[in-house]
Amino acid sequence: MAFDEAAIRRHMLVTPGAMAAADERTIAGGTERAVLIRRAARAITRVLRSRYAKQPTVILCGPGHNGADGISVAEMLIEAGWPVEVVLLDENQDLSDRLGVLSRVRPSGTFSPRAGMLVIDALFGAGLSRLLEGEALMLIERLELSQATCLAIDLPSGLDGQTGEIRGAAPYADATVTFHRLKPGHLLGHGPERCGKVFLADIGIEAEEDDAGALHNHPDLWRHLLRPSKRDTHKYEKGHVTALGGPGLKGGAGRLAARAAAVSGAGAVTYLTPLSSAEFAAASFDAVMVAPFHGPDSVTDLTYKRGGACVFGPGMGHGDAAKEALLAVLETEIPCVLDADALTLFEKKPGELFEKLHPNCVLTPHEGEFSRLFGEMEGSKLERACKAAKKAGAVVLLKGSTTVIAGDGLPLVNSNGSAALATAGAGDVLAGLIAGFLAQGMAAAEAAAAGAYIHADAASGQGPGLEAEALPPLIASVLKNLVAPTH
Ligand SMILES: NC(=O)C1=CN([C@@H]2O[C@H](COP(=O)(O)OP(=O)(O)OC[C@H]3O[C@@H](n4cnc5c(N)ncnc54)[C@H](OP(=O)(O)O)[C@@H]3O)[C@@H](O)[C@H]2O)[C@@H](O)CC1
Ligand SMILES: [K+]
Repeated sequence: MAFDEAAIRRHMLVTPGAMAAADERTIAGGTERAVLIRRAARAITRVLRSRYAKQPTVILCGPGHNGADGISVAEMLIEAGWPVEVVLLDENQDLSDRLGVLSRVRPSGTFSPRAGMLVIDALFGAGLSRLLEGEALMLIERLELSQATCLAIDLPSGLDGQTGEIRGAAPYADATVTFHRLKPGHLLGHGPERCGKVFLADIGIEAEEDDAGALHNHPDLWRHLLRPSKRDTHKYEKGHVTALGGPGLKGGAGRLAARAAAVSGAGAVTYLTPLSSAEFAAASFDAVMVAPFHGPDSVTDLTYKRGGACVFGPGMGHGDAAKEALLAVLETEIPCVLDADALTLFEKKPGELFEKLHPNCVLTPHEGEFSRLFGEMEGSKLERACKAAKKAGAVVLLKGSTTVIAGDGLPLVNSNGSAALATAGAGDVLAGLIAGFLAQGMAAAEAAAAGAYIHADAASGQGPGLEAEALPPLIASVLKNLVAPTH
């Protein structure tokens, strides 16, 4: 079982280069470019008129088709009686057949954005090819620093559509209207903070699977893998999770992971902990079973008997016994999640870990753990996660407000995270949840994708007071809705 094919087409992220190719393919297929530009302009105008009152509006138009969208929007707004002014980056642009727009052109030096003014940013979109400089930089810097309301066409100019990096400057748009599919840059790096609310418009571009540079993580992709079990199933048929916890005072993290595994839909969870902490652990769990950890055999005997999946790392500590147990379990190729201490254990000798990893492993580092394990890497978060997955031979889930999941197939970008998740223990819950999905038979990338989305969805709508302990019941109710028969 894998991601749903139809959902892949709907939720793919298309790089600017692939988008330009898709535009050309559509034009070669018989749709005139002018028609696409008019459809784009209509979509922008629709968003604009539903979102903003009639007000002084300046349209910044660049030399390419992004600028052509802007000019087309200017015509539509002028016809609707809006007080529109146009600033052209290429002042030699021929507007002799568009006299209405020509009469509104103002010199770029007069561009003085301020509160109460609407600015439509149509300087550059998919065709941004270098750092902004000169007049373009001057216009965008003025806009970036102003209180004007900005509506960006396709991308805020200066934001790299592939990486989400800023090439010189970029405005803080209130909203961005993009076409056909989101671009990675809307979700990565500075994208979320610069794009504002993103509207996606269908302008009649045909989707081809090869256009996908990545997937935007969404339940449509993996909801079918969460189907409830048959009625007469039993707990071990629903999957067993082995969670290795740490000694004494560090036990909380492992217990959070075990609890999350228990609400994932897995039938049973065993929490292994050194004998000295076992009684305390047993007193803090009801449904989760507790067993003593006394070295690699205590884990491998259990996984041999129960199968399922393991979660290593949260609160596990850096002891030799835990490390040996981890390496022994990796040998058996049972699906595993490695988080926290299970990653930092190998920061001095990552090769020792990479040698033992296999495609059923999910590594869940945050940025700090990532760079300690993989070293400093160049590139966007998406590119770095992909390189790391290749190096490790496993699925890498690189956490953050935007999370990236990379493995063998198309990488995924998860964008429903919120500040509420920046709290101690939230990562432990995620690791346990993913282990729970692995134990139920999901492949590593699918389990990581479902885990990242459901974990973030559980926290959405929660405020700064969210404690990680509160997440498991919230996860249970997200899951209940996702598997409800109405879907
Ligand atoms: N393709 C289509 O049919 C459709 C496209 N659509 C729309 O068009 C957009 C893509 O259009 P596009 O490919 O023309 O690219 P665009 O973003 O306008 O920029 C290219 C121009 O900018 C220039 N330039 C680049 N960087 C620069 C810099 N830093 N500083 C200064 N100049 C710079 C670059 O110059 P060059 O690199 O060639 O020297 C070139 O002149 C897309 O985002 C969507 O809005 C839709 O209407 C649907 C139909
Ligand atoms: K733009």
